[in-house]
Amino acid sequence: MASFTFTAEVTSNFFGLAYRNPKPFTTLLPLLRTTTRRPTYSQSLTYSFRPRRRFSVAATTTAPPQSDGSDVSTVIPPDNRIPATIITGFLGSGKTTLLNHILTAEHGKRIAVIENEFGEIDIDGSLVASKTAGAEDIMMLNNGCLCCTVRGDLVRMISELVSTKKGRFDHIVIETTGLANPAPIIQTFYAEENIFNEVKLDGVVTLVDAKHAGFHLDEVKPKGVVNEAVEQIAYADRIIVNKTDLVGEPDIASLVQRIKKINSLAHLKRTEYGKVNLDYVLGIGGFDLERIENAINDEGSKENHDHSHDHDHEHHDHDHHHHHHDNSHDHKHDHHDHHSHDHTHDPGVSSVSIVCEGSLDLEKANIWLGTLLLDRSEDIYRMKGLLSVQGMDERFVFQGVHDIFQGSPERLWGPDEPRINKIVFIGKNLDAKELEKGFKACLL
Ligand SMILES: Nc1nc2c(ncn2[C@@H]2O[C@H](COP(=O)(O)OP(=O)(O)OP(=O)(O)O)[C@@H](O)[C@H]2O)c(=O)[nH]1
Repeated sequence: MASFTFTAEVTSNFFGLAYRNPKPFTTLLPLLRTTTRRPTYSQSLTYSFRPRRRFSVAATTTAPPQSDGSDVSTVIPPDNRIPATIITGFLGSGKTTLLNHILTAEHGKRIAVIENEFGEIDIDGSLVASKTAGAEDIMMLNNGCLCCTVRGDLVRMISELVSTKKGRFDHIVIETTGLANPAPIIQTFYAEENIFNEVKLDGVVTLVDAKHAGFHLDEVKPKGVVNEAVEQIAYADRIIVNKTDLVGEPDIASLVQRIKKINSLAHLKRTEYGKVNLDYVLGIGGFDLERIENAINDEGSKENHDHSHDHDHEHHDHDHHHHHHDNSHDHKHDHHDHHSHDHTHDPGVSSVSIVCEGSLDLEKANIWLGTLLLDRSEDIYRMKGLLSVQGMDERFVFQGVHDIFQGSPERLWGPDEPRINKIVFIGKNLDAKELEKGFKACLL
């Protein structure tokens, strides 16, 4: 049968890649097979989560021996790599202002900065440097745009930082040019073995200019050309709607709605002059498998700000089986939207989440996710998920950026814990119904 051959090919491809490129807890076979569900590297590494009393009963009968008396164990090994944060955002949105705030705030962290500015390199560099007490190093990338021409330079700079200054800084912050698409920068952290082993991507922080973002989001690009403003929002773990002093509340509210439809996973804050608590932007674990559950459970429900009037906008939908945050399918908010009355401008980037109780057939789920990654990885910007797989005692967590996929069994399911699967996709031209149908076909 043709489909079977294709399936086998998909599976062996993933196996082959995973074998040739053995990165810690990275697997390109979307879900591990039951027979190999504990990867070898992790057999001696048992990482304890912070105790979660809710599930403490889980360990009594079926759990492997506990290493330290903590109540829950998982197979995700500890991660001592140096965290790196990407600060992105459109021209003039406040990236340098935020960076200065980070560098001058009291946080005890020693921060190495990599800057990539288009054009006004020296001006920006001295601006940061003059206000800097805490920055261990500022490196400039000045050969052009980070996303296309100087990825090699980024790799070299990070490698140099690590090889010459390791132990002298605690965090790397990369400020991108306003026109950069963050994807290639994110991918650098996975594509380069040397970097992957030493540095972990902590998060993508996207600054949004409250006054001008609407225009940038509306901008029509030639076919095939990305709208950077949309992309920067789509990849974000944290969104900072900055310059709120320059616009009125209704405009901010409609912008926030628009952003949430593009990216329902990111936390969002409104600021003036990038003034945020440092723990909002540093140490956020946006790509950590251990934090998947928080990220997907928070989804759509949080805006960390002081304006309480906006909290209920996304809560009208209590049917947790299926959300689709997509302009083109949702005209409820049109009357708020002062910027775009014409939805042909819709960039088609949206968030889709699937929430469903039950257990997955491993084979089917592998084929579904594997095929999705092969066919649609260009359109799927980010995804996060927590799955219940038949025959697997642990919850399976995963996250992905385009064709990069990391998945691992996490802690054990509790005996009375409902087996609820949840996946969130952020991407282009996502068909929520089709995705949900594909997913449900994998359930037993
Ligand atoms: N009114 C107002 N101005 C701000 C705010 N935040 C930043 N600015 C100003 O906006 C201008 C641009 O800020 P930057 O921090 O340089 O922005 P950027 O994103 O680094 O800009 P590029 O490097 O050109 O991409 C500066 O003059 C800032 O002082 C804010 O919240 N309100």
